[in-house]
Amino acid sequence: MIKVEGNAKINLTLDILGKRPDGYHEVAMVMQSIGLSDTVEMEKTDGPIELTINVPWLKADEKNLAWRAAALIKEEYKLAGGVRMKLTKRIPVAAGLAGGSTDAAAVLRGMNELYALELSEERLCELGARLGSDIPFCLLGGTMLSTGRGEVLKRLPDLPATWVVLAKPRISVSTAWAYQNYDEQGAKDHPDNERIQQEIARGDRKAVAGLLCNVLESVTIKKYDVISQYKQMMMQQGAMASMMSGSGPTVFGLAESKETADRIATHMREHTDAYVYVIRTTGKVQ
Ligand SMILES: C[C@](O)(CO)[C@H](O)COP(=O)(O)OP(=O)(O)OC[C@H]1O[C@@H](n2ccc(N)nc2=O)[C@H](O)[C@@H]1O
Ligand SMILES: Nc1ncnc2c1ncn2[C@@H]1O[C@H](COP(=O)(O)OP(=O)(O)OP(=O)(O)O)[C@@H](O)[C@H]1O
Repeated sequence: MIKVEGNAKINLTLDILGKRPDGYHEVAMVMQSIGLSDTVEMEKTDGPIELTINVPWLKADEKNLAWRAAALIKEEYKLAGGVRMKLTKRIPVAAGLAGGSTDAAAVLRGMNELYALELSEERLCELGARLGSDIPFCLLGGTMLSTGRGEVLKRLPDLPATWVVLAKPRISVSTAWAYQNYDEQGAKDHPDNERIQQEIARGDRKAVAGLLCNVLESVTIKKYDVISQYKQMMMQQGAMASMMSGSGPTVFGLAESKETADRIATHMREHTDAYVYVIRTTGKVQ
């Protein structure tokens, strides 16, 4: 039996550059791994793929990304055997934190190890990209510039470990819905991805915080004003910056110290019904 962990992500920036012939959007975004993880326990079997999840309402069937990742490897490498997987989810679902992608990435790594396939990171990323745009990033982790439909990655220096408060409102947002609505609405502000890369290279957290920008934020806020309320609350409690991650609805705040992060979290727990987490940014997958 092996145990594989996968970290969630936040977007420090998210820009949309245009629509692609395949219907996806051309993006340019700075992605950051965070220390909030799901765990998959995996065991080789002679039988089919089996999956159990600690979240009863999340279907553990062939549509689940963990299952699909195992099935892809089984099919691609004509494996006779199967795998028994026990998925422990801590990353909230449909939250903008790449939860499903994290699980798929963990299972791809796990299958590679269990079946001694010796697949390179490039190959794993190529397989991962077939299942979802965020999966290659989840395989590699750290701080990266992500372009194409999200699968073209450039490694950036790891952001110095930074305290992050997450507040996930009790709503779910569909990624496809957010992208679709962006087409009608557009965005006033766009991130400066060149400058944020320079500040990341200098390791200047405060300057990085000043450059957070996500073009999907106004789209999701239009439907769910609670996101702008959470942002304001985090800023009032001393966050360096606060923004929505991915297509939302999770709002994160960057804090200069653990004390500030804890203060923001306590305030959010007392004044909202959000799920609140205090974690740190993490480096690349070892
Ligand atoms: C919002 C982000 O999480 C930001 O990191 C990602 O861009 C989304 O990544 P993901 O969840 O892995 O997305 P996928 O599973 O590949 O696509 C879900 C849906 O989002 C839309 N989509 C996604 C990525 C992209 N570059 N353009 C899109 O238009 C498409 O409608 C697609 O059907
Ligand atoms: N292992 C999984 N964990 C969570 N959701 C999954 C999983 N497999 C499939 N799904 C489906 O994917 C949908 C999106 O969930 P997920 O948690 O990946 O969203 P997300 O964090 O917003 O993703 P992203 O940030 O990549 O857009 C869910 O509604 C769920 O039905």
